[in-house]
Amino acid sequence: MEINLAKKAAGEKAAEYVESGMNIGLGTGSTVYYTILKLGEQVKSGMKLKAIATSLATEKLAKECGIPIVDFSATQELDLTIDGADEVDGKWNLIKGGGGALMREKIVAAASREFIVVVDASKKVDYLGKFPLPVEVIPFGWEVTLKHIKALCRTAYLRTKGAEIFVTDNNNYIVDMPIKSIISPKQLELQLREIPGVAVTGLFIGMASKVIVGETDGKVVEL
Ligand SMILES: O=C(CO)[C@H](O)[C@H](O)COP(=O)(O)O
Repeated sequence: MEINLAKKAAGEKAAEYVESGMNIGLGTGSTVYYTILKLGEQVKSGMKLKAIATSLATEKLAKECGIPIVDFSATQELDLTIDGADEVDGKWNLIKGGGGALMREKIVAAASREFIVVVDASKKVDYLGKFPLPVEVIPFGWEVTLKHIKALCRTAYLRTKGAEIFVTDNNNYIVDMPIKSIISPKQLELQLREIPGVAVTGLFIGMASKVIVGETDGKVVEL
């Protein structure tokens, strides 16, 4: 599929920024998947890396690729994190969490000196919000947390997987907010953070240091 060509182009380009000896963060999703495969090849060729994974799925994939996985007891500062996004606006603000890994993704990105975002061109938007904004909430009292979130977005809903509630790697739940157009991401972030029970939002504001966009013809544009 052409979209996979775009994801592969962006994901592999980002691997070029990784140097031997680095401590890196590895994101989650189908675009950074290609970064991880490429880094696996580089490790097999002798590159020395230590990586912190943003999800159990990424940890499994990285280990299969031979990339050494550590946790924050080994290092609290990362040289670089590479991760995907569900939307990127013109100021490089992001919506993340489509795959449900937003909490660990935010912790890892915030611990990194550089944060490279890899996306296909369909993720670029003028205003964030077409993609429903994921908000991780703790299970206790999720009904009342959802009620508070609905005051900001009446169509917000609890994420499910089949007939079950979707559970994150942190044993939390996710509320998705189909807002359509987020005029002030910062203000929304502050409003959501004030709600008891909200663990983290999928708004990543002012965190990206580079955005690599893959096109369906396999070319990349670096922003
Ligand atoms: O935030 C994420 C997971 O929580 C992903 O980075 C985001 O969903 C993008 O994924 P993909 O590269 O598969 O489109």
